[in-house]
Amino acid sequence: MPTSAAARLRELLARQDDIIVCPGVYDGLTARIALQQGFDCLYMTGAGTSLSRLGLPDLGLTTLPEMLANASTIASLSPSTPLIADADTGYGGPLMVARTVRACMSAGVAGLHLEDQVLAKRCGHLLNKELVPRDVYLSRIRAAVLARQEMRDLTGGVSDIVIIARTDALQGMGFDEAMGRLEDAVAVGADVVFMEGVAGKEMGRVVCERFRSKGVPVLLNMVPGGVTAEMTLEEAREVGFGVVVYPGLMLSAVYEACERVSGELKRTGRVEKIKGMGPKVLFELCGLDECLEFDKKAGGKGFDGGV
Ligand SMILES: C[C@](O)(C(=O)O)[C@H](CC(=O)O)C(=O)O
Repeated sequence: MPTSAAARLRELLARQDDIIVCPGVYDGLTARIALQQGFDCLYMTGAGTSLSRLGLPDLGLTTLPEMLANASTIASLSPSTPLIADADTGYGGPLMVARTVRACMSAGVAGLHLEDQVLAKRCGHLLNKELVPRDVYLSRIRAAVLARQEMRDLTGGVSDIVIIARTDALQGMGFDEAMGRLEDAVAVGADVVFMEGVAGKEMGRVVCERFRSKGVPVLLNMVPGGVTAEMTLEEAREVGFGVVVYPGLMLSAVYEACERVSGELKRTGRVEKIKGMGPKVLFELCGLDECLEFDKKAGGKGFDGGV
């Protein structure tokens, strides 16, 4: 039987000696660019979704329909490549979290993370985050686990998703509360833990040792310029992290490049050619040849003369 993306993600997570590297993507084009590079797994950033789809900051403004549309577009491009999606707070109470999980599973998302901020959340690297009580957080994780079980039962085990418990408690409540929340989340069925803003390698080591001994992989959120201590991939692997996501990777590159070329056009009235690129290069990156082949196979004649 072909492996689903979630099953593939579980396989990757089971490799104790390796780390899964996930570039943060936020739309079809950035996903295609990462896929072309041959990454094993992609990460859909919520901040990037908010910035690119809404043009607004990561302040709890994106809702399920927007996040889901983005995740399902990205997941559809390479169904065998796992996509981990940011699912923020799950967007409501237990019923809403369950709806989020079912929708992500149906869209082919391989893993998602749920956090313990209030619904009016903010990026984990901003100050003064407000958190829900631990029991409310656990009801979110429990709802996710129950919804997954329902979907597994309905599909004879075909449908699956990796549930990643994120806590933002470190910043305002301290390390022990953050650890307690993650331990409880695992006790109710979370598969992977994610402590936002790990302050350094030593802290990372304590988290990884505690969870890896229970067979639970730990995710590292690498946000240069944010509150997480910067670590190279080698260091993250050595500390014991099982997954590392780079949410801002494409965003910063795109911002830098777009600011440069638009500034150049505004100032000088012209733009140096970038890589001598015409539109066809981008269409090819995004499956032009496959589209033409498919159309022909189906009996279409529209592209017989070429494009
Ligand atoms: C991981 C994250 O939730 C995201 O939206 O990608 C953000 C990252 C960011 O804002 O760069 C977060 O850490 O809260």
